[in-house]
Amino acid sequence: MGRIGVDVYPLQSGVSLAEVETFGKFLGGSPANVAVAAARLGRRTAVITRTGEDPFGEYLHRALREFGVDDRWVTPVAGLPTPVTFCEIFPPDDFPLYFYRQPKAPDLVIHADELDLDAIRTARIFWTTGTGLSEEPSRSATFTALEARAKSGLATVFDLDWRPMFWKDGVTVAGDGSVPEGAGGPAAARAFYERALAHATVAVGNLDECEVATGEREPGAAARALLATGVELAVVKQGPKGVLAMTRDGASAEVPPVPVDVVNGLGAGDAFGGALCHGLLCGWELERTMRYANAAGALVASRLACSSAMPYPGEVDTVVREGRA
Ligand SMILES: Nc1ncnc2c1ncn2[C@@H]1O[C@H](COP(=O)(O)OP(=O)(O)O)[C@@H](O)[C@H]1O
Ligand SMILES: O=C(O)C[C@@H](O)[C@H](O)C(=O)COP(=O)(O)O
Repeated sequence: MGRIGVDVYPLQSGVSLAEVETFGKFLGGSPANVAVAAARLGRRTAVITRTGEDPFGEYLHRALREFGVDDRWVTPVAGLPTPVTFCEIFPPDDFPLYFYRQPKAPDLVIHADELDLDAIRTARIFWTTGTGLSEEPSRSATFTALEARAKSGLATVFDLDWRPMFWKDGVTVAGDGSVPEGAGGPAAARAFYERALAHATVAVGNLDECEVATGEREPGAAARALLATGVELAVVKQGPKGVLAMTRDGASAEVPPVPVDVVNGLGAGDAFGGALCHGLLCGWELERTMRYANAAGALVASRLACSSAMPYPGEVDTVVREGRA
C-alpha cells in the first residue's frame, strides 16, 4: 500500500538532467516496485494506491497487469496528475531523485473508508511505507490498515522509506505528540513512525531511514532500537555495505554485499523488499532470506531501471550461488 508513479529515467549516465537527451518510462514508486519484485519471484501480489485520471494512470494500470500485479485496488483521483519521478545517474553511489507530485500525489488521497479491510486482514504479507504517513488522508488510511493487521498473526512490514521532500518542515511536534495537519520534518515523522511500528511485525530501512525512525545510525544499535518499537524482525539495509538483520528472539544475520558494477542504485531496496517477502513466505531461516534479498538488491543496482529490472528466481539463485552479480 502506498506510492506509485511513473519513473522517467535518463538513458544517459553521468550527466545532469540539464544535459540528458533521452529518457525511458517505467512503472515506479517504492511499494509498487516491491509488489512487482515479489511477483517476479512468483508471488501473487496487489497494490492499494491511486493514480491521476490521465494517460500515465492508464499506463500504470497496464504496467501493473503486465507485471502480474493485481490492480483492482488502484483507483483514479480526478483533477490530480499521476506523479512522475526523474533521476540522475552518477554511479557508483549518487542517484538524486526529482519528484513531481504537485499539487498533491493521488497516492496520498487514499481514504480509510475506501479500504478493503477484509483483503488487508487476510493477505499473508502486508507492506506499507513511511511516505504514506506524510499527509492526510493517506496517513489515517495507513494507520487504519495497520490496525486491521495488528492481531492477524501474519507478517506486516513497515518500510521506513524516508523521503524528506514529502514532509513539510519547520513545525515541531506538540507536547501531546500531536502534529498539526501539514506540519512535518523528522521529529514529526518519528512520532508517526513509532505509531506505525507498533502495529508492524517487520521493520526495514536503510541507515538514513533508521536514524529518522530511531535516532541511531550504527547498524546494530539501529536494529536493536527498531526491535524496541515492538517488531519481531528488524532489517537494516546498508547499500554497498550489505545488510544486518536481527530478530526479537535473538537471531541475527549480517550479510556482506555482493560485488557488482553499479549502473543505477535506485530500486535495489525495492528488489530487496520483494525478495524479503518471498523469503518470509517460504519460511526460510533468517540468513538464507538475507542472502537472497541481498543478491536481488545487488542485481537491480547493476541495472538501469527499477520495476522492469526486478530479477527472476533463477537470476537470484545464480548470484547467491556464484557470489557475484
Ligand atoms: N552497490 C551495491 N552493491 C551491492 N549490493 C547493493 C548495492 N546497493 C544495494 N545493494 C543491496 O540492496 C540492498 C538495498 O539497497 P539500499 O541502497 O541499502 O536500499 P535503499 O535503496 O532502500 O536505500 C542493500 O542492503 C544490498 O543488499
Ligand atoms: O520510490 C519512488 O517513488 C521512486 C521510485 O520509483 C524509484 O524506483 C526508487 O527510487 C526506488 O527506491 P529504492 O528501492 O528505495 O532505491
